[in-house]
Amino acid sequence: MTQATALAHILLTPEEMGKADQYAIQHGTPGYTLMLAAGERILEYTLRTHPLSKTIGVLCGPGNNGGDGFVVAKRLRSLGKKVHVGLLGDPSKLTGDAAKAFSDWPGKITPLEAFPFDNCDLLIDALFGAGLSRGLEGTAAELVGRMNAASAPIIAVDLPSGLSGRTGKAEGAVVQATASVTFFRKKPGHLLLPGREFCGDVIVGDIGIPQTALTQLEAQLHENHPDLWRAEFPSPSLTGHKYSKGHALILSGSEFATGASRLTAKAALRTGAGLVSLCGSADALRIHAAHVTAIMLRPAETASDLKDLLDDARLTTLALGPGLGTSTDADEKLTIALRADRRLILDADALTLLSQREDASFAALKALNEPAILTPHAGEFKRLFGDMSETSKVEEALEAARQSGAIIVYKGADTVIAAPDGRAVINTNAPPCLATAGSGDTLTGIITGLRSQDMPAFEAACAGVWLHGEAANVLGPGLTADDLEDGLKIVLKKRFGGSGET
Ligand SMILES: NC(=O)C1=CN([C@@H]2O[C@H](COP(=O)(O)OP(=O)(O)OC[C@H]3O[C@@H](n4cnc5c(N)ncnc54)[C@H](OP(=O)(O)O)[C@@H]3O)[C@@H](O)[C@H]2O)[C@@H](O)CC1
Ligand SMILES: Nc1ncnc2c1ncn2[C@@H]1O[C@H](COP(=O)(O)OP(=O)(O)O)[C@@H](O)[C@H]1O
Ligand SMILES: [K+]
Repeated sequence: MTQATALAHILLTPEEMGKADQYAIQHGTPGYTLMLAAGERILEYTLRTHPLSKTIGVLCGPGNNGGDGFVVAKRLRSLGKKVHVGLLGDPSKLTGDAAKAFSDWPGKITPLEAFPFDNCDLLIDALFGAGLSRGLEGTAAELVGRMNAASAPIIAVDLPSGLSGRTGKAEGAVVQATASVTFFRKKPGHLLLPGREFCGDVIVGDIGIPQTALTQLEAQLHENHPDLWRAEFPSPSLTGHKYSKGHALILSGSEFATGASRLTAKAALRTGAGLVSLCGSADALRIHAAHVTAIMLRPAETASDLKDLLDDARLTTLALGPGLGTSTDADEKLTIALRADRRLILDADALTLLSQREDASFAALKALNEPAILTPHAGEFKRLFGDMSETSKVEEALEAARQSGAIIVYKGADTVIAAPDGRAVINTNAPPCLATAGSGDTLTGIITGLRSQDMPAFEAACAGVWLHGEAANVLGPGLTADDLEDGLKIVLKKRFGGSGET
């Protein structure tokens, strides 16, 4: 993930953003110049989206976020808008660039008690941004409540006030924005839930911070995008054959639980695995036989049968969990899978089984030649790694990756993919219609298909999650997990079919 294009998708925590600001200042751009540029970006967005707004309320806070508010207020007034400015806090306590922006504001300050929310056709929230240090309460919370209750749309400066840019969480009141204009790069809080729901549209404005600030920061968190992994995405070669695209083995559930593993197998084949085999009891395979054609069936009643099957070194990639069950037999098969040292993708029941082991088999996972991929949803994550919800979902996933030595795909509407070496990605393209039975089984299959074609584990996980979201987007509401395979076909052809559309 070293391509220059990946730089566009970097996410910065507020702390890293502070360092980027400082970098720009040290390299010759005064802080006030950055603030003027920030104000200008908000102005541009405001005029573009609300050109007819005549009366605009700007609520400024005690720090530099408030400073941005004074700057945009002055510019709006110079364009003939009626602008009311409110200030939370004591003007005499403003310092630095915020104090300068305040003194440059040519109008008066409207007392908050008398602020004419009902007369404003647009509000600008410049109360708190990167410097939020605790949940909003008291006067600040009350003010946020009044802003949210007003009918005017709200444009948030940098972040909706009250929202943590690092975690996407709010410990107290938070502004419900129509849009958020942030600077240089998005912050994790714009994408993680519940933050994403408070931000509205997120616009990133250039305020003159040089790109070299990013190299200095060594930021390792990105928003998921094909630019991050396109170079590693499998591309068919003219001389290729099915064995060069890998043979994936999917463990089936029992006779009455075959559907999940079938979804996984079909998605793996559709994503380009050269061969896919389902393995399990004869009873289960008879059910599969009534549904699949291109997928092969390999009997393995017991763990020992599975071990024998895995003597075939061409079975490079192994997925287990969907529909597997949590019986002793399933647990024994998991043990064999961990010892077989294949490219492993563990989901669903395999994760539950891991969590029931004393050490969750992290030592076995760490001993693998190539990192396994674990795809827990929130419940499975907690069972495996305990409750770490004090931090952000990104920090939780990174800690889990470090503990297990595996790539973690922490699922949800804001799926986070994390690697033990500190890389992490937040996925944002998944529509709510993906919350349907079996869609996770399909995701496991997509990742399995990519792994079997030699895509490195972290990149395969990121690509798989993105393809999953995109497949759902082309289908839209009403999709079931069975349909995702069709969506996948469309996305693969359109985005990776050589037409250069990606
Ligand atoms: N740096 C730059 O060059 C540039 C920065 N830019 C802009 O600056 C913003 C960051 O500015 P910032 O660092 O001053 O923080 P900001 O969000 O205004 O809040 C800090 C103030 O709020 C207070 N406070 C915090 N939490 C509170 C709470 N719960 N309840 C009550 N008070 C609370 C806190 O007080 P304290 O925590 O010390 O008690 C302090 O007084 C950034 O988002 C962007 O918009 C752009 O202009 C581009 C150039
Ligand atoms: N509200 C949502 N918006 C977008 N994606 C979602 C949402 N809810 C779930 N998903 C995605 O759908 C999939 C569900 O997986 P999982 O919970 O394992 O379900 P199942 O076990 O039924 O397959 C995951 O990839 C998850 O990220
Ligand atoms: K704000």
